[in-house]
Amino acid sequence: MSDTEIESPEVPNDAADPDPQRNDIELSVDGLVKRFGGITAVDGASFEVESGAMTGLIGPNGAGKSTTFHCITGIHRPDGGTVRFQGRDITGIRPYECADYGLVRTFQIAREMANMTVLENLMLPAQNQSGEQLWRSVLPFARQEVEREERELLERVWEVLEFFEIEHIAEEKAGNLSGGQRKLLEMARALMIEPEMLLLDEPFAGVNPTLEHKLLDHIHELREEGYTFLIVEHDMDLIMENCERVIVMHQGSVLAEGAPETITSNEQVIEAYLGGEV
Ligand SMILES: Nc1ncnc2c1ncn2[C@@H]1O[C@H](COP(=O)(O)OP(=O)(O)OP(=O)(O)O)[C@@H](O)[C@H]1O
Repeated sequence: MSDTEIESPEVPNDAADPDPQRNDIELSVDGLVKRFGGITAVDGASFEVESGAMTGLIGPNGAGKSTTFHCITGIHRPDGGTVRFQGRDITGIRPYECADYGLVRTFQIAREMANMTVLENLMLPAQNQSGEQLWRSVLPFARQEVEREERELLERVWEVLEFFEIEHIAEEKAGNLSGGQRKLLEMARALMIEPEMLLLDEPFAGVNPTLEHKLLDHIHELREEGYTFLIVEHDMDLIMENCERVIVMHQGSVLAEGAPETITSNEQVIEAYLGGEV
């Protein structure tokens, strides 16, 4: 992880899990339910993501993968079940609170950000820094603090740019980037808040093979540094080759969970995929 220590976040539900076995579990989803009118998109999904591992979340179209992602990261409020991150109950968290916990998901570069440079896009996640407060820019002692924070922020931006080898496009407008470069920027933006776990929703969609390899190398490198990954991806081969564990969703719940080799030979999984739904 980066040199900067991540501060322990303030948490609304601070009941630390008393079960020591859970220390190895970064994320735990239990009986998750999400309905949209008459549609039950997630129907009692339960799974665990181990700390420091790369876990793939796969399943046929409409299986409930994205909705599960949205429930974990607060985009949707679940109708039932619990989500625990590092032993803390984070069910119903608001999207803007995720970063405080060290949990981050990648977002597509929004249209309004396409006109901003790569550098500006990377500065955004730290927008709520104290430099935003007027009094701090007026009082002399506070101004020094603001300057120090700005310097640290820029250092972090360049660290992230260098890590992803995208320094050369720092001044490029995000809207002019190729599909693969955008994906690199999305991940770089997520790293700006120095998370402990990254949730990636189809990180390789529309990425050419060369950049796909590059992205994968970066993900593996980060994983070796201790980051935890949960990846939703349609490319089953890619997940099977790169993830230690795979969770298969089908019709809103978890059909199978385990090492890639056990998943590929699981008859229920084969049936779900061959059922004409993919
Ligand atoms: N906002 C919504 N309103 C109504 N129905 C929704 C909404 N979001 C998802 N659904 C429905 O919930 C079900 C699960 O959708 P979801 O997008 O989570 O599946 P998915 O596994 O991510 O699918 P895909 O692989 O095609 O992206 C689908 O039937 C979908 O149509």
